[in-house]
Amino acid sequence: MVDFDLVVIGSGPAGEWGAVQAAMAGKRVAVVERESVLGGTAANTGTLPSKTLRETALHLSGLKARGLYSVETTLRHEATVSDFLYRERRVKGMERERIGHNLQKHGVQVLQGVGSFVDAHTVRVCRKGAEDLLLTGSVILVATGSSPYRPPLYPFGDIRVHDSDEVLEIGRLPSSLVVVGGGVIGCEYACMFAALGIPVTLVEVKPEVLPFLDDEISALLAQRMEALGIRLRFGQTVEKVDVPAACEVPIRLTLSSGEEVDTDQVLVASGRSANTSGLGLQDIGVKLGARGQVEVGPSFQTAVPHIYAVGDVIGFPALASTSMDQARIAVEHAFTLEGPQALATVLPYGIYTIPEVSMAGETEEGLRAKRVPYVAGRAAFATNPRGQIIGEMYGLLKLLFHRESLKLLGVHVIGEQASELVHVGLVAMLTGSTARLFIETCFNYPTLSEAYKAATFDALDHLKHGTV
Ligand SMILES: Cc1cc2nc3c(=O)[nH]c(=O)nc-3n(C[C@H](O)[C@H](O)[C@H](O)COP(=O)(O)OP(=O)(O)OC[C@H]3O[C@@H](n4cnc5c(N)ncnc54)[C@H](O)[C@@H]3O)c2cc1C
Ligand SMILES: NC(=O)c1ccc[n+]([C@@H]2O[C@H](COP(=O)([O-])OP(=O)(O)OC[C@H]3O[C@@H](n4cnc5c(N)ncnc54)[C@H](O)[C@@H]3O)[C@@H](O)[C@H]2O)c1
Repeated sequence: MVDFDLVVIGSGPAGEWGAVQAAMAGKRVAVVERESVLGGTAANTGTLPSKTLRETALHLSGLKARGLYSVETTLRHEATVSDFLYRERRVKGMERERIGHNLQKHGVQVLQGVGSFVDAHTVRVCRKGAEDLLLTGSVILVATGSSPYRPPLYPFGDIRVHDSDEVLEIGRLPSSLVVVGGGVIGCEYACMFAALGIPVTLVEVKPEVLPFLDDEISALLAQRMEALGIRLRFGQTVEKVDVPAACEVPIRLTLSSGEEVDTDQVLVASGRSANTSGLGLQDIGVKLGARGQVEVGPSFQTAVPHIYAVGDVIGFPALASTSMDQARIAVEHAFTLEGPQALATVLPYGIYTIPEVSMAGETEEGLRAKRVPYVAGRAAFATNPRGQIIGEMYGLLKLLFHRESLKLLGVHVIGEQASELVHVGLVAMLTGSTARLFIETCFNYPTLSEAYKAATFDALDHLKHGTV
């Protein structure tokens, strides 16, 4: 039996940040990780790999240069799987190393094995080829993340049928691809493969992509996805899947509309499930929700006060960014430290489709539903000098201000650097700033950030003319 102040189960962004935060406060900390590598979904199968593949796809396809220098606009060369995965493997490796160093530097003990609860203070670490270890913790942080949901309709054993983990192990690039699910994962991968020149069909049961976005931005994204060659099939599901034994014979999917789609490969991205099975949480009084996610209170405390849960295992918003912050807050609360005890009041979303999309704060639809008077201001990247230079012809920055106080209520960006640009607006919202901030700020020239000023003037113009 080994005693710790904090035992963390899981080494993804939530686990790493929780462990380091406690260690920095002088606590004795252990991290239990079932995989042979550190970093969870963010480092190994999700965030960083997919973002690296996006850059690779843009590079290999020459897409960024299209229309700029009247050069060849098709794929630079026939991309192979090893071209495609080369950089992804390197970035992944470097991130695992960074996490290992970070934990070591802070004196966190890392134990490889599957963690589960023996009782409310004891975690068993089941190790391959070694005896089980028992760890006790005054506080326990469950940061076990999530895994792709696998609908029973699909034969995942087949090498041509993937979930978002397996797609990173593809043996060859598909000659055509159907992506099932138009959530963030589905849209990001659909864009990546389409950028490589692969015919992609996206099947989504809802009538649009990413309904949490401002409607105008969601519609613009759908347009740009179609322009990339993606065939969008909204309001439909897959009803039948025929996977022939012979790899050269296409897979046939029958959609709810009756349409039959033949495809080389299929990527299923229709949601994720919390990694709670086998942890023994319910036996010690921790409550789980309908989809297996751990139920927590405002400081990420479960029904058992010294057990906290953070990150994907608690469900929405299930982002690497928010998972890290949740862990920080849980540790602050558990050890009554002096740092901030609540998440930021406005959280950003960065979606790495092609083009990139990002938002923070309210959407037009949200403001209308809440009957908040607002005025919108828009700046098209095509009219921004930096946008012209880099050939960004379709990007848009949209700002939503309160119509009376002119406080910034929402920022929406589609186009190059969207997930970076959003931070200007995010910080403005967190500091309660108004339109005045963007008028007074001197932005570098030429930059896309300057679009904040143009969008603000556009909003003021609408106010003057009584339009929205
Ligand atoms: C394709 C994809 C792209 C994404 N892109 C983004 C993005 O661009 N931006 C963003 O913010 N988020 C993104 N996400 C989401 C992000 O990856 C997750 O929100 C984040 O990884 C959650 O962190 P976590 O620490 O809660 O869980 P995870 O990263 O899943 O880590 C959990 C860890 O716990 C371990 N574990 C589980 N059970 C046990 C056990 N019993 N014992 C020991 N160890 C255990 C797992 O092996 C894993 O290492 C993406 C996700 C996917 C799938
Ligand atoms: N850039 C980012 O921040 C980023 C990137 C990727 C993933 N993530 C995180 O990963 C999580 C999971 O992503 P996801 O895309 O798998 O799940 P999701 O729940 O966001 O999206 C799944 C989509 O599949 C659709 N769907 C479900 N069943 C279907 C069916 N039978 N046929 C057709 N469509 C169907 C749903 O309507 C939904 O739009 C998200 O919560 C997200 O936060 C974040």
